[in-house]
Amino acid sequence: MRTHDSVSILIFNTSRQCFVVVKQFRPAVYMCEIERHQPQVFENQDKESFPSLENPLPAVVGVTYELCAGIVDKPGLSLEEIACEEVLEECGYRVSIADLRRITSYRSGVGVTGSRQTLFYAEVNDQMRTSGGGGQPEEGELIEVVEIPLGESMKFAYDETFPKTMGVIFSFMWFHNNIAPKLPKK
Ligand SMILES: Nc1nc(=O)c2ncn([C@@H]3O[C@H](COP(=O)(O)OP(=O)(O)O[C@H]4O[C@H](CO)[C@@H](O)[C@H](O)[C@H]4O)[C@@H](O)[C@H]3O)c2[nH]1
Ligand SMILES: [Mg+2]
Repeated sequence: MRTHDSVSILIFNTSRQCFVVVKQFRPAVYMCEIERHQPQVFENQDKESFPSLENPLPAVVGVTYELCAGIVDKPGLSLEEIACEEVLEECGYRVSIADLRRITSYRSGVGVTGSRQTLFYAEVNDQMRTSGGGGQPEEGELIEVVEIPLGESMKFAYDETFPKTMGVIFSFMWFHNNIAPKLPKK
């Protein structure tokens, strides 16, 4: 399978001392939950047809906590430019390239896609917020912006009842190792 590379951004709001992440419905996650709870749906299915769901699970089982992120699908735009666009579209904060710090990159999937994700860090404050974010509904996006207080963030990271991406867990740990020790004491 060939897919686009992507960027993701760890956003920390200094005014509110919280991380800004997104919640999104992911069809693939939803279908994994269907298979876990209703394995019969996938049995004896004609591979050409989509399994019909007689007792659909609530949509919330397909919603995950994620970093703000976007695919790299605009030739001519740098990773940094795409990252700034995603922060504005999805979370409503206006950041410039100078506000971004590159953390690292990694393979976002090695079994199926092999694509690479580059992770950035952006500090924001309430003055930089220009809208509520939410993504682009006309492109089928339905994004909820969520704030995770710094003091609760490591508990959140390891709490398996909040489904999330590895990027969230890794970047929160990176923050605690690299940024938190230098924060002004409040
Ligand atoms: N968001 C996120 N957080 C992580 O922690 C995280 N960790 C890994 N990933 C992977 O990064 C890739 C890109 O992320 P997005 O799906 O958020 O990309 P977008 O460009 O924002 O949106 C696209 O998908 C939308 C539907 O959701 C459409 O409507 C758009 O047209 C379309 O461009 C995906 O492969 C995802 O697996 C994360 N992605
Ligand atoms: Mg996105």
